[in-house]
Order: sequence, then C-alpha cells, then structure tokens
Amino acid sequence: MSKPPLVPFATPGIGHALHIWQNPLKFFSAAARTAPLSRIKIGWKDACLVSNHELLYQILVPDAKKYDKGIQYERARAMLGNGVLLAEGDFHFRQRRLMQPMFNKPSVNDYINAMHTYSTAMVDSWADRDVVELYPEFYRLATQVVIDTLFSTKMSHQDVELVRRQMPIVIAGIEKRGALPPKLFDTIPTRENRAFYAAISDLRRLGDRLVDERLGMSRGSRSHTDLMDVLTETDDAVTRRDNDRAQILNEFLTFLTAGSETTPSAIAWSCYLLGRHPEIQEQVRDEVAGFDSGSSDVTAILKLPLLQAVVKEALRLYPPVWALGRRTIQPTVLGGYALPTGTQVFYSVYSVQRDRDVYDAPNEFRPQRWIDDAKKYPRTAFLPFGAGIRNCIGEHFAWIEISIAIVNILQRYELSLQPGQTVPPAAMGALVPGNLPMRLRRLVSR
Ligand code: HEM
Repeated sequence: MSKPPLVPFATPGIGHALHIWQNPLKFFSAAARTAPLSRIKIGWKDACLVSNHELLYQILVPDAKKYDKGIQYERARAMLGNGVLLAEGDFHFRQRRLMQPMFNKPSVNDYINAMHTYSTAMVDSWADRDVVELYPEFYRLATQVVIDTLFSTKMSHQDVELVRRQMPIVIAGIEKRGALPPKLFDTIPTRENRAFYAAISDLRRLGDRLVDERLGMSRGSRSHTDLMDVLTETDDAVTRRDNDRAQILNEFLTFLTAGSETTPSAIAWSCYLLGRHPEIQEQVRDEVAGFDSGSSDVTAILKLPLLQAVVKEALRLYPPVWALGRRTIQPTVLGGYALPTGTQVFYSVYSVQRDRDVYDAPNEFRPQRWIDDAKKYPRTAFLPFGAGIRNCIGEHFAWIEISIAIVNILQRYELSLQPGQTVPPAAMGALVPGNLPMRLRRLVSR
C-alpha cells in the first residue's frame, strides 16, 4: 500500500507547519479537497489528515483502541496534567466511570437552577445597552456555570476575568504547538512562549486556590452532591489513591477548560445565525414564548424542535471543537492505507460537517433540515461532541446550558447585526466569532 496523497505546498524543512500556524481553518479546509485521507508534513515528519466522516467515525468508534490522543493533547499536559480529557487506558476508564453519573440526566437536573440564575442575571445586565459584545458575556456565563455546578464554588468577578484573559492564550498556544515540530518552538524564549507559560501558571494557581476553598466547605453549604464529592468520597481504594490532591487539581482544570472554551462559542454562533435570519429568530421566539427555563423539568427544552434544530445547525456549521487528532499505537489500516505505529492523524470536524457529498447547501444555515430531513444525514457526519469511548462527557450538560441561555435571550430581546456585518470564524483553539457586537432591542413582555 502506498502513502496517502501529499497536500500541496509543503515547505522544505517545516512542511505545512507555517500554513497551519497562520490559518489552520483555511489550511484544513483547502487540504480536505486533496483526498478523504491525505498526508501533511509537520517539519520532516508525515502526518495524516482525515476529511471524510466515515473514516473519522472509524477512528473514534470501532478502531478507538488502536489510537491514543496524540500530539495536540500532549501539549495540553502542562495545563491539564492527567485529567480525564488526557488520561489513557484503564486510568481513563476508571475516572470516566467515576464521573459519568454527574453528567447523567438526574444530576444535570440539579444544575438547572444555577444555569438559569446566571443566564437570567446576564440578560438582565443588558437592559440599558443597545449593543452588546456577546462572546465575552457567554464566556463569563459558561465559566461561572461549570464551576458552580460541578464544584459548588461561586467565582469572583476577578477570577472569572483571569480565566477569560488567560485561558484563550493557553488554548491557542496548545493548538499551535500541536502543529509544530516537537520541542523546536518551546526552546525559543519568544514573548508568545513567555505569555503561554505565564497563563498556565496563573490558571493553575487559581485552580489550586479554588480547590482549597472548595475542600474547606462544609457539606451543608452545598445544594447537591457535586463532582468534588465524587472524586474525594469514593470507597474504592484504587480510585481513592488515583484521586490525590494533584489529580483533583488536574480534574478541576480539565472541567474549567472544557466547560469555558466550548459552550460560549455554541451560544454565540447560534445568536449570530439568528441575528442574520430574523424570520427564523421570530419563529424560535414564538416557540419558546412562555417556556419556564428555571423549572425543574427543563429537559422539556430539548423537545422544542426549532430551538434544537437551530443549535444543531450552529454546531454543524461552527463546531466549537473544530479540529482534533489521534495517534496510532499499533499498525493500523485506514482508508486502504497502512499507518505505522506512531502516525499522527489530524481531523477537521469543520470540514466533515460541511461535506457537500453529505449535506445539500452545506455552507447555508438551514435548521429546518434537522426537522424535515434528519434521517437523511448519517450520524457519522455530525460529530461536534466526538463519538465512542472518548466522546464529550458534558454533552447533555451543554445542550441544556446552551438552550437555557438562548431561551432567556429570545424571551427578552430581538437580536440583530449591523447592516452588512459578517463574522468570520477564528480558530483560536475553539472556533470562536472574533468580534460579535449584537444590537439588542428590548421586547415588551408577550
Ligand atoms: C458545545 C459544547 C461542547 C462541545 C462542542 C464539546 C466537545 C467535546 C469533544 C469533541 C470532546 C471529545 C474530544 C476527543 O475526542 O478527543 C469532548 C470531550 C470532553 N468534554 Fe466536551 N464539549 C462541550 C461541552 C463540555 C462541557 C460543558 C463539559 C463539562 C461540563 C465538557 C467536558 C468534557 C470532558 C471532560 C471531555 C473528555 C471526556 C473523555 O475523554 O472521557 N464538555 N468535548
């Protein structure tokens, strides 16, 4: 078996690293046109790029055990240690099994009050403003929600701002380092490198303090069993040994990162698309009129068809976790090519979810497709939360959080963009709208 076709424009010595560094989204989207499985060069080393949904699904589900998480994730260890996102093998399995109940429906019901309260406070704070820069608002919301619900800790304004300032530096740094020849970049004392390591130190220090504060709380001060209880109170000796103080900090930082870097993007893109499509916005507003997003049975929110279709279509067009990777840990065959052990495989969920062989009008916002034609689309072609044993543990949490926020917004405001305003996606780790000033018109209650 020969090698997969090489994506054009590799530069001798650095390969495609510069293209990826400069504009990863553009590079991955252009490279997707080379072949469903193509080859790129990171420095002098070959890596693969998967742009086809069936091959991606094969990696994530049936062949999952043939891969580890690979180079991008290795770069994240300085921040997240061996938290559940990066853990491998039996250790991952034990941590995931321990935590899973906190993300099942009954537990997520315990988080609804906090999700509703923070998102109501957010929309109330916009009352006197005509234009709001939305993304930072959603970032604060998601950060407070994830730490309050899972660790019963109310973050101060300063702490939230520190996360908002430093976390994107860390995430973008990890992403870029994943596409560079190992170690080369880290050894040069650039301003960017110093900022990256300073941001990691700040966030780990913050996490350390918040973990101490949480561990010092009395049981009676919490409204529900939280993730920290689960990590610290297990009867199982092996799991207790696994979750020493250092590992608890790793898990805290893992959830801080995973919770704050993803849902803001999904809420923001949903609002952007509704701002661009006022007629759909009006239909969703009619659907959510009178819905009580603070009620304890808020799972009914997941049955509001148009709202869910809008969020799904936003996640298809702008998947927050838009590109990821894996690495083979044994000789593996993929797409008819033999991949030796240690082959790095990148994949672009963004390209897969805009594949014109799967989706008609793939670049258009058509939420109705998920109502009229949902069965037409293979589930392997919609993977914003990943799939298989490493899928997103927070998927249900995220759907509820995103839906509550959008309901609260649409019940109070009409959203519109400035005339002619378009917002190109920026791949800053997560796929985020760079600037998203949105005009708000306060609605009289209906
Ligand atoms: C729209 C929101 C979200 C998106 C698009 C998203 C996406 C993803 C994806 C694609 C993965 C799999 C990564 C891989 O295969 O390598 C993942 C894993 C994970 N997510 Fe999310 N996520 C979201 C929200 C959340 C939230 C709110 C939390 C926590 C409350 C969370 C916690 C995690 C954790 C801990 C993992 C690692 C799971 C494991 O490896 O067992 N995510 N997420």
